[in-house]
Amino acid sequence: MQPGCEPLYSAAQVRELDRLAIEQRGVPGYELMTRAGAAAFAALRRHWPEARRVHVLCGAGNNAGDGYVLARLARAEGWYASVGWLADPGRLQGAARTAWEDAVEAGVTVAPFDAGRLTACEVIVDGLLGTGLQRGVEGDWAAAIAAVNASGVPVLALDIPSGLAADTGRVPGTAIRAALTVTFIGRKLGLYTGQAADYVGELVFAGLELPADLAADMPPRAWLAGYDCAAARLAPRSRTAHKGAFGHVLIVGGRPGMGGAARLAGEAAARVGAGLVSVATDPGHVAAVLAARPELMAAGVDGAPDLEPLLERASVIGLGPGLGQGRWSRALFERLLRAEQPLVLDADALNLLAAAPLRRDDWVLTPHPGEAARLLGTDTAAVEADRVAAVQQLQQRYGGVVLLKGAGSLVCDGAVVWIAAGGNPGMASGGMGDVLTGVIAGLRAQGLTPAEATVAGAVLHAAAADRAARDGERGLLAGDLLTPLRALVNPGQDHHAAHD
Ligand SMILES: NC(=O)C1=CN([C@@H]2O[C@H](COP(=O)(O)OP(=O)(O)OC[C@H]3O[C@@H](n4cnc5c(N)ncnc54)[C@H](O)[C@@H]3O)[C@@H](O)[C@H]2O)[C@@H](O)CC1
Ligand SMILES: [K+]
Repeated sequence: MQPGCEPLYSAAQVRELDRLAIEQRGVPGYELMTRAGAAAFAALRRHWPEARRVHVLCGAGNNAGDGYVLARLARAEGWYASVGWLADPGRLQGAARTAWEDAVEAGVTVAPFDAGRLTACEVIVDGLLGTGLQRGVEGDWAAAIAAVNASGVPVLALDIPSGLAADTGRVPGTAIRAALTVTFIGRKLGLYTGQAADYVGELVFAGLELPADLAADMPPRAWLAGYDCAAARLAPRSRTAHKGAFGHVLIVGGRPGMGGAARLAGEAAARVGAGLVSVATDPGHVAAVLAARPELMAAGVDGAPDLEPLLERASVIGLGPGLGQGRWSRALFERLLRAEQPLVLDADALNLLAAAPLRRDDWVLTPHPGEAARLLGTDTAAVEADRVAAVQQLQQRYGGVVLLKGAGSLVCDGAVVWIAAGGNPGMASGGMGDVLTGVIAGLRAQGLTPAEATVAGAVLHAAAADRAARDGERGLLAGDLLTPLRALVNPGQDHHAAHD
């Protein structure tokens, strides 16, 4: 178990959990489906307390079964409940067939899909496709989904928005854009990464009262790391602590004109609690770095030999912010690859690494999808098509801990994959990666392992961005994260932190 983390499963694993519940624990399939429909209906009422008219779209599998149950329960409460189907319910089998028969008997109107009916209800329920998605949605189904998305009526998705791939978060064709998704039995990995954030809306998990040990022998595909997971690594400090106990981060980067990147990384390392922070950068930036942040030490370096005195004092190196790829950059990069200290590599350090691949076990690599593609010798689309596979391949090839950035940032240490919760599109702006490098290096300097520092760093970075975005996502600056970061790395002393 990973403290403070939630397990995430593949579609095949959740199918196996269904099977175990039915065959080993004796919960009949129709009972599970009834619990799923009931949990979704309860979530619907909480989310839309005024609603009394619901239209349920049903497909050909058990996801449709959940939909027929929900329609029946709504009808039993005196709601107007109708079903529009894309697959003839006469062909349904097993529990889903029973669910349809019971819905009809209860007085639910069941008819072929008609886009004209969509706007006659207050909430649309999506029971078209669940974990059984086999290919990109097209044809009549794609047209129906487009009509739903264009209707302006809010959608509750059963288990997963139809068309979203449960293992990757990819949308191979088209998909439902839900306001609320209620997912059953196990959290599907694809709800948290890839394109999921554009489709899932608010996410509610319904365990369907299955025993907690059902998944005991099933290692999850990944772990969702939230703020509690980071906070668990941030123990209160000893009252007698001194700055020597919290490490000395050396940030190396900032070719001419890019000094801000190195400064942001340095400042972030200091803000998360590193004892000392030095910045090695182009000599032209030293005065500006010192003037902006007098707590930082700054050294102008003309070449690799100038790094030697700095390396004698550093305990962790963050390499890459604003580094560039020219002669100066390459000389520093090549010297630091041989450094004894643990490394955090970002930006151009990763591009230089892609040109001359190498493995180290104690480093952290933090590529965005473009850098990841260069490191793997592929293209960005291939990385994004299966982000979990990509982060695992990167780790296998380069060693250490790899963080693949993007909505639903992924971390892999070779054994385990984590997804960092939180974050927002305001983070798509210059300097955000530099801050992340500094955060991870600052946490490493305080004794967190590479995996701990990277998972906690990604979570804290996203949480800080979410706080800063309360004033608006557009126009969010990387420097805006620094103040919230300080609050977030002091969990016991910041009573708001745990509730964000
Ligand atoms: N007893 C159980 O197994 C339970 C299952 N549950 C529900 O069952 C779902 C999984 O059910 P199924 O495995 O039947 O799968 P689905 O309900 O996702 O649908 C599978 C059907 O859709 C068709 N299909 C796949 N891709 C398509 C596409 N692109 N366009 C058109 N048709 C397509 C398949 O041929 C198949 O007929 C879960 O997501 C969940 O909602 C829940 O009711 C909980 C209990
Ligand atoms: K669905």
